[in-house]
Amino acid sequence: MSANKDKLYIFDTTLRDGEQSPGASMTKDEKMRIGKALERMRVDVIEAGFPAASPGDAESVQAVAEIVRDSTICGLARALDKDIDIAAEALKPAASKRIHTFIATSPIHMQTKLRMEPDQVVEQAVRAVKRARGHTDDVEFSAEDAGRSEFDFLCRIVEAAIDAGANTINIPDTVGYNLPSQFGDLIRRLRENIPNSDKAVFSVHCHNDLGLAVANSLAAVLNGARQVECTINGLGERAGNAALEEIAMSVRTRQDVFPCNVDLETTEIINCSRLVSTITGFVVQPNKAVVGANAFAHESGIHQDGVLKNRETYEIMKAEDVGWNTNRMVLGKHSGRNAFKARLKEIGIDFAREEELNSAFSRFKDLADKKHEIYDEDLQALVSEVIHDSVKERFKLVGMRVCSETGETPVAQVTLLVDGKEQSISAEGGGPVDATFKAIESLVKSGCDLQLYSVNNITTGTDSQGEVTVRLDKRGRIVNGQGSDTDIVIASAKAYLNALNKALQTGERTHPQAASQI
Ligand SMILES: CC(=O)SCCNC(=O)CCNC(=O)[C@H](O)C(C)(C)COP(=O)(O)OP(=O)(O)OC[C@H]1O[C@@H](n2cnc3c(N)ncnc32)[C@H](O)[C@@H]1OP(=O)(O)O
Ligand SMILES: CC(C)C(=O)C(=O)O
Ligand SMILES: [Mg+2]
Repeated sequence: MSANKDKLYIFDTTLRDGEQSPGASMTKDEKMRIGKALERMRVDVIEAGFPAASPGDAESVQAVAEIVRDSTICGLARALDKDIDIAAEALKPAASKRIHTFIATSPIHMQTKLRMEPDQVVEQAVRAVKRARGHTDDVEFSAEDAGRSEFDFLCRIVEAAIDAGANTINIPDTVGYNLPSQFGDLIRRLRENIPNSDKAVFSVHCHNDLGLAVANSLAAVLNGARQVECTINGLGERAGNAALEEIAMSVRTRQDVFPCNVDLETTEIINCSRLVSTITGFVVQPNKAVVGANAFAHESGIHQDGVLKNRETYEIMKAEDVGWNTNRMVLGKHSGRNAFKARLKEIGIDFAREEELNSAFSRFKDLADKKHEIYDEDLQALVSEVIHDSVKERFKLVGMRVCSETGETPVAQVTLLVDGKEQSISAEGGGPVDATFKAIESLVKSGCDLQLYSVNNITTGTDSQGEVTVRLDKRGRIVNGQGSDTDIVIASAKAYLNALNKALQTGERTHPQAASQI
């Protein structure tokens, strides 16, 4: 971090607020694994739980406090002596511990939830902070629902909490109600109006009910907040909290704007994200910033061409900086020739002749119309086809129609170009592939014996290509043919014809009867 920049403290609450997300509760072991991952990322503070919530939660906080040595471990507590004492007990093994106590300050929360007068709320906050200071020097006070609290009352309670010994003041937008300019202003005005504001670090804790958690947090940072409370993948109560990875990478990437920086090992972000997603079962959406599978993937030809020439044309961060192996060029129907050629080169395929590349590229586009993503294995199959095509093709598939119905004998109608002339025929068979081969054979009359037929999925998924291998024996001469297609019956026909084209190469003659028919 540059010497003239402030430090922005990262307070991760995945194990506490994140766990409050319905369906995301974690076992002690899981919390310990996430705690260690956060420590590896060098998160400043890990809020490990709410020890008074249950004996199990207290045990988890204690376990995390025992094994994490390099981050401060924090426990949440209501502004109640018993919650604070339970939190202090759970935090005992921590190398560095913080008690985080809170009470709501908005009119609606005070009147209808706490059923307390504002004076009583201030008194209870002060008592709680003092109680917490009896256990540790590191005390955080949160004014719950600060985003909907009256400004003057907020100033009053924060000033009192700082006087009582709180060294971090957290301003939560508990219900995600604020807008960025408004929330940034709130932080600036609090810091300007509270006489002892310089005695505490101002923190923010934003929820994502309107999708503004990160924007509000960053606006607060631009207005003097120096701690952000956030969670991995934005996990948290209702629509979640501000996503740690988005906060960290925004600040890192826009150092031209932020007067502070995070001190994180950002290359651990992906590991943490995957771990939290696996443990909670909350899948990360592919288009999620920073950690989504598509965050560093390019499919469209113009973007791929730009990135190949200069990565920064379409990337503002490096995939490697957040823990991806690399950025990703996805070959699909929007890809262009440059990306196609570059990928082939990477997998060791370099066409000597421009026509071969053109032929492979047009096959690639045809395939991409049928299949979402083209993998390296698809490219290999496609290239084999181009190479097979350089074998003189006497027999070429023009079209086919196969009818396969329960209780009926399958029928295949095949149209071939045989030595340049179009021929069609139908045949029945034991199955659609058998019917297809019989139809082809009754046109070509090769006299070959089918020795082997095998189908492989080139990639996974029901839209993946099937690659078929056919082995034919032409009077002792063995030839193999391959064909691939998203339709395995078509792939089978292609493979059979490819083998026939090899078996009946120049010098070879078709059966005299067949020749007369052709
Ligand atoms: C915005 C946030 O994320 S806040 C944190 C939310 N996290 C949790 O709630 C953790 C899980 N919670 C629990 O396990 C339980 O709610 C407990 C153990 C904390 C409390 O359980 P109970 O004692 O059964 O109380 P219950 O949950 O029904 O009601 C909460 C009580 O705490 C009071 N309370 C709420 N916040 C505070 C606070 N910050 N300080 C003091 N009292 C508070 C409420 O007014 C209510 O009091 P009442 O019983 O006199 O009406
Ligand atoms: C306990 C506080 C910090 C909280 O989670 C909130 O207000 O959202
Ligand atoms: Mg919260």
